[in-house]
Amino acid sequence: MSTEIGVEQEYVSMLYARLDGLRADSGARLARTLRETSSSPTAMTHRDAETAHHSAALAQYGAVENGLCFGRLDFADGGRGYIGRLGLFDESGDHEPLLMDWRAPASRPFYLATAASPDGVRRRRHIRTSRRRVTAVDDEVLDLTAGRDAHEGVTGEAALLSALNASRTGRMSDIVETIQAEQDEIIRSALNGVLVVQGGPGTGKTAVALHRAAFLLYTHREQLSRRGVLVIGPNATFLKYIGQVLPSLGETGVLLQTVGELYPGERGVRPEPARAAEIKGRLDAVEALRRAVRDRQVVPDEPMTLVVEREELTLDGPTVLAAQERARRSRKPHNAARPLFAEAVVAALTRQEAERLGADFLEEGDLADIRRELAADDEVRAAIEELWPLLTPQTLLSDLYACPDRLAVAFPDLREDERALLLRSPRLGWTAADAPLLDEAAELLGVDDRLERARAEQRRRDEQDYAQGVLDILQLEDEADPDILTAYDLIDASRLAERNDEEDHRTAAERAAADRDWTFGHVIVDEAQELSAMAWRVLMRRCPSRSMTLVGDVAQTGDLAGATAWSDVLGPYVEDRWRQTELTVNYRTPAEVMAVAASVLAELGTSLTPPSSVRETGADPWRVRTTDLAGTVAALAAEGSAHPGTLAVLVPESLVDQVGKAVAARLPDAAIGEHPELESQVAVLTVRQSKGLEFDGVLLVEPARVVAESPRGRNDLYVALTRATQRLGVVHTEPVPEALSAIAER
Ligand SMILES: Nc1ncnc2c1ncn2[C@@H]1O[C@H](COP(=O)(O)OP(=O)(O)OP(=O)(O)O)[C@@H](O)[C@H]1O
Repeated sequence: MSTEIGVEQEYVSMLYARLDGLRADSGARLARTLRETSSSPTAMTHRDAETAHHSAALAQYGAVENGLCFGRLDFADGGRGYIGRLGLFDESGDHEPLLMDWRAPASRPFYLATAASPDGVRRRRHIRTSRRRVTAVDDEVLDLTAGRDAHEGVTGEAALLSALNASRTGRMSDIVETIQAEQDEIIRSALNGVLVVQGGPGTGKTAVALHRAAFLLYTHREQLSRRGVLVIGPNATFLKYIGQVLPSLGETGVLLQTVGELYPGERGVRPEPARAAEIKGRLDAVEALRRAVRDRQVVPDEPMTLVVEREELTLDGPTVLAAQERARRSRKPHNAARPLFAEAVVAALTRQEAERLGADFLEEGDLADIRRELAADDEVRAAIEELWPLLTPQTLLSDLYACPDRLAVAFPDLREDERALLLRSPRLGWTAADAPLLDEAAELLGVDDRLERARAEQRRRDEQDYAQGVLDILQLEDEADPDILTAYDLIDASRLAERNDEEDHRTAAERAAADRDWTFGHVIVDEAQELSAMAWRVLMRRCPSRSMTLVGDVAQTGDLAGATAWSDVLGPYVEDRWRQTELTVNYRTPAEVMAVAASVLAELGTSLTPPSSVRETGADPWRVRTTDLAGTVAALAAEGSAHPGTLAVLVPESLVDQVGKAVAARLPDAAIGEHPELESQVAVLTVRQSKGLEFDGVLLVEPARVVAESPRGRNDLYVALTRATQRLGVVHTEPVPEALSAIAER
C-alpha cells in the first residue's frame, strides 16, 4: 500500500501546487485592484465588485486547504476521477478536470456506489491526509466485496469509523469525505418545496442540513447568492458549535441565526419560564396582539378640550369613533392607517372652527389654511398621539408586558396566574419567544413610510440635478465638434444618476440580517421540532417560496411550545404538500449507550424507532449511587478528564450551581454558565444547553430530576443519553428512572 500512498502523494502535491497557483493569481489581482486610483463612480463600483470577488476566491482557497482531495473513483471503463472540496482544472487548453467538486453530479458515485449497485465504479478509494501529506488510502473494490460482512448500507467503512472514533474538539466538522447514501439523497434533494428530515439522535441531521446548504449554493449559485440562505439553530452555543462547517466547505454567504434573533436589531436571549414561552408561542398570540393594538386606539370617556390659537375646540367620543372607523376601514396596519385617523380628526376640527368663524364667508382656500394650521398645531398633534399613537413593535410589546390591564385586554382567555407569567418590567430585555411577537407586531403596526418616501424622492431629484450639471459641463466641452456624439446623446441625467447610485456590496446574508422584509431563497431549520407556532409564522413570511429544509426529531422536543408531529407544524402553510425523509443510522452514539436510550424512547410511547448505531465501543455505561452528589460528580469528572477528548457533565437545572461549583473547584478550566466555551475539555451544562451537541464522554447527574423538572422531562433524558460518542456514566442519589435501572452499578 505504501507505493499507493506514494502515487497519491504525487497527485495530491500536484493539486496543491495548482491551488497555490490560483491563490497567488487571485492575490495578485486583488492587490492590483486595490492599487487602482481612479475615483470615477463607475471605476469605484467596478473596483468594489472586483475586490469582493477576489477576496471571496481567496477565502475559498484558504477554506479548502485541509483535506483538499479525499477520494478517487476508478471506473470499469478504465477512467479515473479525483474528488475534493472544490473543482480544479488543468491550466492547459483542454481544461481537463483535475479534481471534481464533491457537489458536482459526477462525484455522486463516490457516495452512492455499492457492491450491489456499482454504477460503473470499479474501485472507490478514500485518501486520508494530514495537512498536505497523504497518510493512508482505504480501498473498496466494488465488484469483489459483494459478500463482505460490512455494516449494511455503510460506504467507506474504514474512513467512516476513523472519523466517528476521532476525539471531539467542541466544534463540529464537515463530513464531505464520508457522506452516506441516505444522507446524500437528502443533501441533493431538489431545491423547491418543503423537505422534512426526521431522524433520531446522531443520525447526522445537522451535518446533512449544512451540507445541503453548501450543495444548494453550489448548484443554484445565481439564485441563492442573491436571496441568501438562512439557517436557524436552537441557541447561540449551538450556532458556535456548527459555525465552522460551512466555511470549511468554502461557503460564507449563509446567515446563521437563532429564533431569538429573527427580529432585526433585537436579540432575544433573556431566559424565562417554560410556561411563559409556551403561551407566547401559541398561535393565539396573533389575536392577542391584534387586541393589544386596538387597545391603543383610544376613544376618550370625556370630551377633550383643545386650545388652539386661544380658541377652544372640542373632540368628543363620537367624533373620535368616526375617525377611528374611517382609518380602520382602510384595512391598513396601525401606523400606516394613522394619517387617515389624523386627517379625519383634523377635518372634524376644521368644520368646528369654520362654523365658529361663520362657514358662509369662508372659501375653499381659507378652509385649507385652517386645516393646515390645525394639523401643525402642537395641541392637536398631542391629542392625535394620545388617541392613535405611533407605535414601534418594541413599545407595543413592552407596554403590554408592563401593564396587567393591557394584558387582560389582550389575553382575555388566560387565567390570572398565566397572565402573571407574562408580566415584567420593560427594562429586562427580550426573550427568544419575544422575537416572533415583535415580528408579528411589526406586521400589525406597519410603517407610516410617507416621510421616508418623500425623502427618497427628494434624494432622487437632487442626484438627478447633480447629474444634469455634470452633463451640461460635458456638453460645453463637446460643443466644438458637432459630428462627435455628445454625452447627452448617450445618456440622460436620470440614467446617469442611477449609475452613480452607490451599489450595496454587502453579502445577501449581511443585508438580510438587517432587513425584516428580506425574503430568503432557502431556509434551513435545525432542531425544527423546538419551534413554536409563532416562530413558524415568521419563517414562513421570510420564505414565501416555501423552499425549506426542516431537520429534527419529534422525540427530542423539549420546549413546551415545540412540535410533536410535523403535520401540525406544516399543515397551516402548505397543507400536505411537503415531503418527508428519514435518517435511520446513528453515527454518534455507540450501540452500548443507544440500548439504554432506546428503552427511554420506548417509554415515551411514540411510534418512532430508535436509530441503529453504526458501531460498538465495548465500553458499557455505568452508574454510581452516592450520598455526596456534588463531591462524587467532581471526582468522577476529574477522573473522566484523564481520557482524551471532551467530557460533558449534564445536570438538571436545579443542580447547575451546586454541581458547577464543585466541578470548578476541582477543575478550574471547566466551562460553566450561560455561554460555555465548548472547546474546554470539560463542560457543565443543562440538558437544554447540550441539545444538538456531542462529547466523547457524558456524565449524567441525577436523571430522576431531569425527568421531574421539565414537562417534557423524558424527552430531555433521551437527549442527554444520546450526547456521548464514547462513554456514559450516571451519578445519582435518588433512584434512577426505570429505563436506566438496567445500567450496571460501578
Ligand atoms: N456520514 C458521516 N460521516 C462522518 N461522520 C458523520 C456522518 N454522519 C454523521 N456524522 C457524525 O455524527 C455525529 C452526529 O451528527 P449530527 O450532530 O449531525 O446528528 P443529529 O442528527 O443532528 O443529532 P441530534 O438530533 O442528536 O442533534 C456528528 O459528529 C457527525 O459529524
